[in-house]
Amino acid sequence: MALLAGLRVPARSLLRAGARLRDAALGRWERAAGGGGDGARSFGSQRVLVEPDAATGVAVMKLWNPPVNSLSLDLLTELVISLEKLENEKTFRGIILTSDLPGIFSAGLDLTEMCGRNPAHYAEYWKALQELWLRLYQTHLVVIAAINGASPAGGCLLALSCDYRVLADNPKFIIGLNETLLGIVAPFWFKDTMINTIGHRATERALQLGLLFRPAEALQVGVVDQVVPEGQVQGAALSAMTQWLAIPDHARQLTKSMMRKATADRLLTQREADIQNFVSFLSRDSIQKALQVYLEKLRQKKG
Ligand SMILES: CC/C=C\CCC/C=C/C(=O)SCCNC(=O)CCNC(=O)[C@H](O)C(C)(C)COP(=O)(O)OP(=O)(O)OC[C@H]1O[C@@H](n2cnc3c(N)ncnc32)[C@H](O)[C@@H]1OP(=O)(O)O
Repeated sequence: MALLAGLRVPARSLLRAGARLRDAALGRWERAAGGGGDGARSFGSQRVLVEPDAATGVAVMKLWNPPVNSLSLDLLTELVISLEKLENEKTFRGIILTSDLPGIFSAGLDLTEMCGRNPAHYAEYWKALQELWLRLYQTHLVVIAAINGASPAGGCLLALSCDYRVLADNPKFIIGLNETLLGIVAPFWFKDTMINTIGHRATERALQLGLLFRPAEALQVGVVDQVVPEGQVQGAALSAMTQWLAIPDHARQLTKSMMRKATADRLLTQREADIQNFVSFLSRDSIQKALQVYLEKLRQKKG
């Protein structure tokens, strides 16, 4: 089983992880004290900070689930709630989805939710992931991913579910559906989301090999739409948003629905079977063992 070791920065240490947490916590505190946007109040939950700008109708949604923004059950739930809240506000037409953690967009599904738990927990977790994807993929709002860090597996799915992707140019910021590297299989709706973005052949290659693309490759294959220098990601995402918001809402929204409905319906019509499939897959001893080994390797690489 391969680990992502070849793509990592050398000599990462506990100190760096500590610094990341401290900086992230400090930044969060400062924003909470200062408010956001053009005077509109920031809102959010413990793991999702939303900075709405009523003047532009755009809200910046920031993930904050240290250490790596893994998609825990709590984060999934809070994301759905924040998204729903913005959808219900007539003022808002667009969201910039980004991370509040330096160097990480999202590490994907939370492996601790998938290891050593009971079947009822796996079912609840998978349902929450389905819920987030169905909402994000079909939202009438324009969603632009400002990808400011590594984005493997479920992190890549999150980005692929947006309307447009801007990635910061840093070789450590890998993106892709790497499930096969963990000995697991990307579900059909992950695969469909990628096919809809980069086409069948490129997806087949990416999925079978568990490819994690660096920025230039990600741009070339079409996993992202734009690569910009680090520090310019949010600005570039906002510029792109201007173009998307220049289109009349009804025409753009109906077009989005026309393009995405069949893919979403495919999951909707077999949601329960998809949950059962996930639960029985995860309940296999061999899969549990593979995930445990992978998690252990992740934990040990610091030593
Ligand atoms: C029928 C269908 C069946 C199944 C379908 C399932 C589909 C699955 C989709 C997924 O998303 S699975 C998750 C895949 N994710 C990964 O492979 C990413 C793993 N993580 C990394 O590669 C790196 O952590 C990183 C994101 C590149 C960040 O590297 P960095 O060096 O900055 O951090 P570090 O590796 O030291 O990790 C810090 C800390 O976080 C823990 N960690 C990392 N990723 C996860 C995760 N996905 N879930 C839970 N925990 C994670 C890691 O173990 C460290 O923990 P520690 O501090 O306790 O040691």
